[in-house]
Amino acid sequence: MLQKSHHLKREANLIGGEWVAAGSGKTIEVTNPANGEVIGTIPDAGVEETRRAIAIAHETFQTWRKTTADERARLLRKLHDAFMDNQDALAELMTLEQGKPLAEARAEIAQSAAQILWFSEEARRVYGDVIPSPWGDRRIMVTKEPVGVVGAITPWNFPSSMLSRKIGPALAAGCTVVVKPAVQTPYSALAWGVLAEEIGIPKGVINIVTGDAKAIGGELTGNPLVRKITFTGSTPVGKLLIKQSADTVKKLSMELGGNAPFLVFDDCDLDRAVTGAIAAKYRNAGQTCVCTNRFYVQSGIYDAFVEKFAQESRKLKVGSGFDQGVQQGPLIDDKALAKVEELVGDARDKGAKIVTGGKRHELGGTFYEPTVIADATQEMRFAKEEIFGPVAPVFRFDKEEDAIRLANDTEFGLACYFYTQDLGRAFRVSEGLKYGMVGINEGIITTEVAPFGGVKESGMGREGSKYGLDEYLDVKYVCIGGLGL
Ligand SMILES: NC(=O)c1ccc[n+]([C@@H]2O[C@H](COP(=O)([O-])OP(=O)(O)OC[C@H]3O[C@@H](n4cnc5c(N)ncnc54)[C@H](O)[C@@H]3O)[C@@H](O)[C@H]2O)c1
Ligand SMILES: O=C[C@H](O)CS(=O)(=O)O
Repeated sequence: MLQKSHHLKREANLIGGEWVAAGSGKTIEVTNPANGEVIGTIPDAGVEETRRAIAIAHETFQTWRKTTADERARLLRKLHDAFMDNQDALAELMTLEQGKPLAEARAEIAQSAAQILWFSEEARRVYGDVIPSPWGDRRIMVTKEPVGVVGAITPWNFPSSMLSRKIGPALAAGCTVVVKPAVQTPYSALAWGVLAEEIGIPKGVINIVTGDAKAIGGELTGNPLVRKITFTGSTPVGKLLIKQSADTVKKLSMELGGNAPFLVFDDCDLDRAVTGAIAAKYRNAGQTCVCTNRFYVQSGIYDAFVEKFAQESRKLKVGSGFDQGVQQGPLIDDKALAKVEELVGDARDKGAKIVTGGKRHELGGTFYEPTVIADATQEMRFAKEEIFGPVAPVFRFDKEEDAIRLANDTEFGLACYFYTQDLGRAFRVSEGLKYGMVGINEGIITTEVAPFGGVKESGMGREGSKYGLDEYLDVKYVCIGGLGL
């Protein structure tokens, strides 16, 4: 099964540089979503292992924080190189546990490496200030210092790149980390520990604990030695972690749920809009936080868009992520499949027209046909609920202001997209949309150089870019007197 990645696969937790089992000896099975086969086990760890990891991370922080920015930058650069040297092996491990096509897994490893490279550079640019003092006998300085031990909790849909946006800035800032990956996709995260060891990142800087999410999360959010929680996942869990972190007033970064609108105006380049729609809808089988959840198409181009979008959707090759040319893999599990079927059934019951797809794929398991649904209305559940699957509801609108109002009619505000060739409309609509990220005539906008994050109930803080590092730094004001000036 594993041709290239066996040396990267660890069925243990990494605590203080030691690969260990759960104290109870309990394990959790990990399965391949493409066929349900068990591909291995991981420790079913809990409070005790997490507490030990936090204590070691705190102890390690006392020395790691004193390394120079240059030393940390060089280690991150070596980690970047290790990721790229092992790109195929890491991608194989990811496709095995997550199901995405190998090409998408390779792209995710490249994006993970790009994040690490970015923060290897940002590490050396943590500038402070010297501020003109209002007192003649005193001087004023501002410095930035690492927050300390970071608790990082990540989702299954991008098991490596979501981690890179946390470990990259955390290590660049001089923090240490305790990671809890999703139990569905632990091996991509544990491979970080293997590579960190290989390139010489000191023991205790990166610690990885797998198992009981509530127990591990409860310790990470409740333990006063943890000074920051960075979470990527659903909004309900994010809200819970925010509440649990309140008692010890932790610094928080929350990358939460989305409900992305995709607006198509009459004046758009139709071919470009359909290409963008395919990319923004079906990546990772629609299981991304920035996937389009709602297509709003202006009346004048509605029929042409639906016809071409459905035609292109039918061409997508569905299958195992390891099969040559596959463009859409399985959904992560039966629960995800059931949710998609519920939302499609609800729409059908409320009068929607299934233009293509609308049912399980003939491959069986958790494979689902790429689906385009016309005549969607705001009364249908997927107008408000994150689909997280390869289903594209297409709503109709007439006026520009209606499109903006409908697009904003959600508690989420992560990513949005629209297609127009009118420059004035581009500015009016971009400024009218309440979202953290906007794609204009583009369906894929993620990059390490730009701030990734949302507003409203899609989260707080930003990852990547020059903004991402501040999330791991505390600002310190120093007033110096007694200088005899
Ligand atoms: N904003 C972003 O950048 C981004 C990126 C990827 C996914 N997401 C969102 O994540 C969701 C899908 O991912 P998911 O199903 O893994 O989300 P999830 O919230 O169920 O799980 C995310 C992580 O939280 C852990 N977790 C669950 N309950 C917990 C608890 N009580 N305490 C501590 N940890 C807990 C899980 O084990 C997992 O590691 C979607 O809503 C998607 O939009 C957002
Ligand atoms: O699922 C959310 C990811 O952040 C998607 S992306 O790869 O960053 O665009």
